[in-house]
Amino acid sequence: MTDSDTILSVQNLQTVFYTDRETIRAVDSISFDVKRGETVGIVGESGSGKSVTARSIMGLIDSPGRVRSESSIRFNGKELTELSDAEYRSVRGSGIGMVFQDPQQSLNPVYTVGNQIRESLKVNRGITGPEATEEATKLLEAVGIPDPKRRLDEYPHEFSGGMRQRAVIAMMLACDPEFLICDEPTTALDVTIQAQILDLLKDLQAERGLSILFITHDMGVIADIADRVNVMYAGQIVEQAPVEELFANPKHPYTEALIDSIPGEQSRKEGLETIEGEVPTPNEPASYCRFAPRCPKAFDACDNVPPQHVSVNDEHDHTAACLLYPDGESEEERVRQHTEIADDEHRGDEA
Ligand SMILES: Nc1ncnc2c1ncn2[C@@H]1O[C@H](COP(=O)(O)OP(=O)(O)OP(=O)(O)O)[C@@H](O)[C@H]1O
Ligand code: NI
Repeated sequence: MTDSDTILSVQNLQTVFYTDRETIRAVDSISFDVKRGETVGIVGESGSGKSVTARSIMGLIDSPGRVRSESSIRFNGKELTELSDAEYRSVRGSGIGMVFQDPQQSLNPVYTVGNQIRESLKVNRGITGPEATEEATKLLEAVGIPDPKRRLDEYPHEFSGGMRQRAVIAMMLACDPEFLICDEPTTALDVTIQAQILDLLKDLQAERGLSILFITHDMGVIADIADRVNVMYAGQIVEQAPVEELFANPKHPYTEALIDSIPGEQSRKEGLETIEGEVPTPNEPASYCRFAPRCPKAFDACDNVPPQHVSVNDEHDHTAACLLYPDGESEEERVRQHTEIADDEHRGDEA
C-alpha cells in the first residue's frame, strides 16, 4: 500500500469546544484513513462526535470550537489544518463534497433546483449558459431524478424528501469532487427511499471512483454501505475493522452491544440487547475507559487505565481499544501492555 492509495489521512484529531461552562473534548485524538475508491464508515450513538469529525475535516469548526494543533488531516497529501479560510473554501468547492441529514441545509428555498446546480457549476467549474443547463440536466439524470429537464425549473419544496436528497447529491457532483462526506444522509428518509439513496451512492462511487466517508448511528446502514468501519464512542474510536470482520468478530463490548441492538438481529449474548445509559460528555483527557460505566465486562483496571488500540486479528486490519485484549494474555499482562503504550504516547505529546 503506497501513500497515493490514501486519499484522506486523519491523525490524532482533537476538536475541543471551549464554552464558558466547560471544555468539551468532542473528538479526542482519533486516527483513521480512507483509501481511494472505498467507503469508510463512522458509527456510534448520538453525541459520540461523528458530526464534529466531519465538520473538522471540512474546516467548518467555529469558535468556541477549535481543532487543536496536534491534529493532522491530510487530503491528497496536503495538510488541511494549515489552510487559510480561502484555501479551505476552494477544497470544499472542488475536492470534498458534503451531504447532510437535512437537504434543506444545502438547498436554498428561493431558487429553483436548476439555478442552484447551474450556480455551483459556474462558481466551481466555470461552466455557464446552455452548457450549464445541459450539464445540470445530466447531473439530475445521473442521480435518478425522472424527467430532469422539467424538474430543473422546480423549487426544492416541490421535491419529495428522497428527491431533494438526490438533488443535493447532484449539486455536490457539480463540483466534481473526489471525496464525499455523508453525515446521516438517509436518516430522515423512510426505509425504501433510504435503500435507494444508498444504492445511488454505490453506483456513483463505482462510476466516478468516489471515496466516501459515511456517518451514521445505524449499524444496518453501515453493514450495507461501508468497506471499513470505525466505531466511535465519547469522542474516541474504540474499534476499527473491515465491515465483514467487524460483524463476524466484534471485539469491543460497545460494538457487540451496537450489533445486538439492530432490530431483528438475534441477540447473541444475554443482557446486551439494549445498552443502558448515555454517551458521556468528555471533559478531561481520558485516564480510564469511557465506556466502562456502561460495560457489562468492565473490571477494576477499566476505571484507571486508558485503553489503547491493539491488534485483534492475524491479518492486523482489526483493532480494538479495550483492556480485554490482546486475547490470550492474562489480565495483568494486558493491563501492563495498555499502560505501557499510553505512557509512550504521553511522552510523545510532551516531546
Ligand atoms: N458548537 C458546539 N458547541 C459546544 N459543544 C458542541 C458543539 N457541537 C458539538 N458539540 C458537542 O460535541 C459532542 C459531539 O457532538 P456530535 O454532533 O459530533 O455528535 P454526533 O455523534 O454527530 O451525534 P448525532 O448522532 O446526534 O448527530 C456533543 O457532546 C456535543 O454536545
Ligand atoms: Ni451528528
